Amino acid sequence: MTGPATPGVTARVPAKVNVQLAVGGPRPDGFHDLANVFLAVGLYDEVTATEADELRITCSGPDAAQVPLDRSNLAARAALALAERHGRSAAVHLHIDKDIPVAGGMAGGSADAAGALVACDALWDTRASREELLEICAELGSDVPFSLVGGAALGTGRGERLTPIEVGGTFHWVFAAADGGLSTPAVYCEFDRLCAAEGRTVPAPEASPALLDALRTGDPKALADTMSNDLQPAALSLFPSLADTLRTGSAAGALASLVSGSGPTTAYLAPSAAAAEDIAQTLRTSATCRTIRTTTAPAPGAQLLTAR
Ligand SMILES: C[C@](O)(CO)[C@H](O)COP(=O)(O)OP(=O)(O)OC[C@H]1O[C@@H](n2ccc(N)nc2=O)[C@H](O)[C@@H]1O
Ligand SMILES: Nc1ncnc2c1ncn2[C@@H]1O[C@H](COP(=O)(O)OP(=O)(O)OP(=O)(O)O)[C@@H](O)[C@H]1O
Repeated sequence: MTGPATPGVTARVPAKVNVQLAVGGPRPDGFHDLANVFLAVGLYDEVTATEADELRITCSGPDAAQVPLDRSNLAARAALALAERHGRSAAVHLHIDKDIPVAGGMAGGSADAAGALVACDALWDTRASREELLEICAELGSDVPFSLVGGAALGTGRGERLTPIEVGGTFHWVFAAADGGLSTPAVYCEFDRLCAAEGRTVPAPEASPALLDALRTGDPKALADTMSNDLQPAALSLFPSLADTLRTGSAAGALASLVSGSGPTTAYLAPSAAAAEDIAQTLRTSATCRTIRTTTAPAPGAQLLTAR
């Protein structure tokens, strides 16, 4: 006889934009040291964990066809890592309701990993400490710890060592998902190639004090004046049409336009919610983008929507 179906547990996790991404030279382990100023934005994936006979992943949403449903999925890897540490089976059905563009430089896979951890921890009652969850996150990927904590934070090391940053206001953003994706390692490789080709010595990455001040005071103009992304030239070199999209957003009133992380999503900081809608409308009619979204930041990190 089977008992009543156990209700699932859902976690909601935000996307991110990097308002500063300062990249150092390549490390012996293949990563790059960063001064990575993360800002969580209000586009979310939801991960629902339900008891099952075996580990199973399903996905819905506009980009679902591009998401792997095997054990390479970051959400599956997160569930396996938590189960292994607690000596239990990872038999769980994880459903990902995906709103964050796939391979867009907005940490969508990382969000799903953080969401799966929080949801499985609640479903299995493993009661992992925050420190343990952060440790598993860092093992899964450089962006995953930030997906767990959200808000704003400076990531050092390969981006996994986080210091929270205070944010003194709400920022209005437009995001344009490009038609296609970029591989994160390929963009870092192109960064190295461009630095070598230009004979540039890459300085140790450092967070900009003026940018941190702009976040603290919540001043969009000051943030626009100080934002930077060292991966942008590499992303533009691999995806040249992004330059036109960036120009269109700037001409439509964005205070600043930049590639989000490793791209190819582009991000536009707007002076107000109304200006964000205007920029979005212009991008919709004049640029070749897959989808255009407006939202605000900062957003909270991984959160349970349904308690058991
Ligand atoms: C571009 C960013 O999204 C900015 O936040 C991140 O740096 C990328 O973070 P992520 O997607 O979580 O990346 P990981 O899964 O940790 O690493 C994927 C690959 O990206 C490159 N990588 C990543 C992070 C880093 N600090 N240096 C790197 O060179 C490496 O080739 C690595 O093998
Ligand atoms: N849960 C997942 N969601 C999306 N992609 C996943 C997931 N798990 C694994 N992947 C794989 O990871 C690749 C990168 O996807 P993702 O959406 O995380 O990129 P991204 O947002 O550019 O990452 P980041 O900004 O952290 O560098 C995809 O092409 C896909 O093959």
